[in-house]
Amino acid sequence: MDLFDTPTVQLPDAELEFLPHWLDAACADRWLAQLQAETPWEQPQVFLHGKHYPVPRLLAWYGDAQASYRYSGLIHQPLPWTALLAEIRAAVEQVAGQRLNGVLLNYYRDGNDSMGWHSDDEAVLGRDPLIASLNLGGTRRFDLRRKGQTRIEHSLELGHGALLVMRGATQHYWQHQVAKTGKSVAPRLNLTFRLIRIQP
Ligand SMILES: O=C(O)CCC(=O)C(=O)O
Ligand SMILES: [Fe+2]
Repeated sequence: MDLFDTPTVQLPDAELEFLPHWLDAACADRWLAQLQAETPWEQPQVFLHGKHYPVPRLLAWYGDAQASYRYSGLIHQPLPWTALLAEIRAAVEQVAGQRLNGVLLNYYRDGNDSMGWHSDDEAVLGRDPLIASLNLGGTRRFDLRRKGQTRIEHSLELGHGALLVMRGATQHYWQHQVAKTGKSVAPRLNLTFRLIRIQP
C-alpha cells in the first residue's frame, strides 16, 4: 500500500477502508485480462412490475461448494474457485483479516451498465458482514447514502487496482450504488468477496 493513501473514509455508522492503489498496475492489468478471458458471464433476468428485464451488467458467482447465493431473485450455485480467483481471495483475506468463501463478479461493459441502490444485508451474510470489493478496469463512481434517505452523502472513485472494504454496521445503515454514466468509460470488473454463513 502507498503510505500516502488515506486508508479510511470517515462516515458515521460505517466502517470503510479504501485502498485506491492496493494493486500495482501490472498486476491489475494481468488479473483483468485473465478474468475477462476466462469468466463464463451470465446476464440473468429480473422480474419487476410483471415484466422480465436483463440485469444491467454481467455476473458470475464463485465460491466454496455449499456457498450458494441469491441475487436477482434466483439462487445461484457457485462455480468452483479458479487458480487465479483462489490467489486473489487469499490476498484479499489478508486485508480483511477473516475468511471469505464466495465472490460475486460484476462486469460493467460500458457506462450504461450499473447497479442500483442496495445494502449487502442478506441473512446468509450474518450480522455486520464484511464485503471486500476489488476493482479492475475503468473507473466508476461508487455512491453511498443513508438507508431511508435519497441524498448521496459520499462518493468514491473506484479505479484500476483499488480495494474497498466495508465492515461493521455499514450495511445496516448505508446503501450503495454504481450509477449509469454518460461519460465514456472503459469496461470495469468488480469483485465483491463475501462470507456466506452455511447452515449446518
Ligand atoms: O460494482 C461495485 O462497485 C458494487 C458492487 C456491489 O455493490 C455488489 O456486488 O454488491
Ligand atoms: Fe453491494
